[in-house]
Amino acid sequence: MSTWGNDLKISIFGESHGPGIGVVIDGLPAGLPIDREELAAFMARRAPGRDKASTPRRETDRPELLSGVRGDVTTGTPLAALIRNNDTHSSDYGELASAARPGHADYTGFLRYAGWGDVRGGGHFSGRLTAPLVFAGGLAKQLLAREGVYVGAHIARCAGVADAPFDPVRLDRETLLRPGASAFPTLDAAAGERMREEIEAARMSTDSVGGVVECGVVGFPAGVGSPMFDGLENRIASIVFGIPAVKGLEFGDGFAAAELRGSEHNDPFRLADGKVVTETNHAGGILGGISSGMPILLRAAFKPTASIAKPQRTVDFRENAERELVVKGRHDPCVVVRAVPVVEAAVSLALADALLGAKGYEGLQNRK
Ligand SMILES: Cc1cc2nc3c(=O)[nH]c(=O)nc-3n(C[C@H](O)[C@H](O)[C@H](O)COP(=O)(O)O)c2cc1C
Ligand SMILES: C=C(O[C@@H]1CC(C(=O)O)=C[C@@H](OP(=O)(O)O)[C@H]1O)C(=O)O
Repeated sequence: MSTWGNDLKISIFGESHGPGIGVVIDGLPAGLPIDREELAAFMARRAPGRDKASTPRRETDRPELLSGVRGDVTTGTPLAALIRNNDTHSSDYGELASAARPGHADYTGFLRYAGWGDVRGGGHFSGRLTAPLVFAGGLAKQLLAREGVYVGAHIARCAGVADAPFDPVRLDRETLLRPGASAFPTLDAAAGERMREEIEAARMSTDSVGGVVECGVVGFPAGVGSPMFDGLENRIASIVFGIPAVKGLEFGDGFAAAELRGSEHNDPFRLADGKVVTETNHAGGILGGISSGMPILLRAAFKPTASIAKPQRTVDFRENAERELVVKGRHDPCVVVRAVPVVEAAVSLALADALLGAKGYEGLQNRK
């Protein structure tokens, strides 16, 4: 389903080639000032058509706020935002009506919606639906910043090139937010340049590449979350896996933790100015589904873009016949560049949701 959240709920609607897409957000506190300029700048980081490493489809991605705000302040009642689609080339998808693009959701979407779905541009499965997600996440980001919580991300890996990682213990707000201020969000500009070259090489050979987005959070209070099925990891995972093309997610050391001994992986506790901290942060700031007060760190793996212009074998699922397919449309040779603010948005929503529902010691103390 396209509805998510406990204390902060979002419901995303629309199709990539329909009249518009949007989101209804319920549970925002009343009286939250909205910085529209900051929100527009955040949405521009994701918008298509701004860079050679992304799809040339050009959309303004300007949200029309239909409810839930008076001036620039939230009313606390449901906030609805509509983003119109302007630059659709639906003829690109004419012959795709029943020839499944390998790697995309055409075939499974056909089965799920009994052939009634709008397949143009991927319909409701399109990466375009991350525009309203980023709008909602931008509001969550502003809510978190008022509580001293900051969320930032960068491209950790792309096409075999690695960026410098976030420091899991000494991560500060400036380092966290720096990649987001550049058109190609890496910590190491030289690594970013090499990634760009690899993306361009893939594009020139009618192919695509994937990569990994690392996301960090500083200032999140200790003691927020729950055990078992409603932990911070669960909540973050449920929304991050809602981002199209995400195939993997790890927290802290993640899969690498499996190769370590307990003595290497445990994070020793100590006191710093009377506050409980850990010397290392292999846990990625979460223990038992509950925040430890250390930076929260996670990495999301994105697959290479499915829609490539090479001839591919497929099946026409209405005709039940094998055929060859050359995919048209204006596609991202690598979705990871535009997915960086999307991951920040998803994580911000998960943490705002958890903070609004916080019941525990520090979590409750920190609530205004
Ligand atoms: C920001 C963003 C942009 C995307 N752009 C494209 C694209 O141009 N072409 C494409 O085939 N897939 C693109 N995708 C991925 C598809 O939407 C996704 O692979 C598809 O819906 C199937 O879903 P799944 O990969 O999660 O199984 C994009 C994803 C994101 C997050
Ligand atoms: C429009 C956006 O991205 C689109 C995501 C997408 C897909 O299959 O996910 C396919 C492309 O759609 P089209 O073929 O209509 O150009 C991208 O342009 C956007 O992110 O705003």
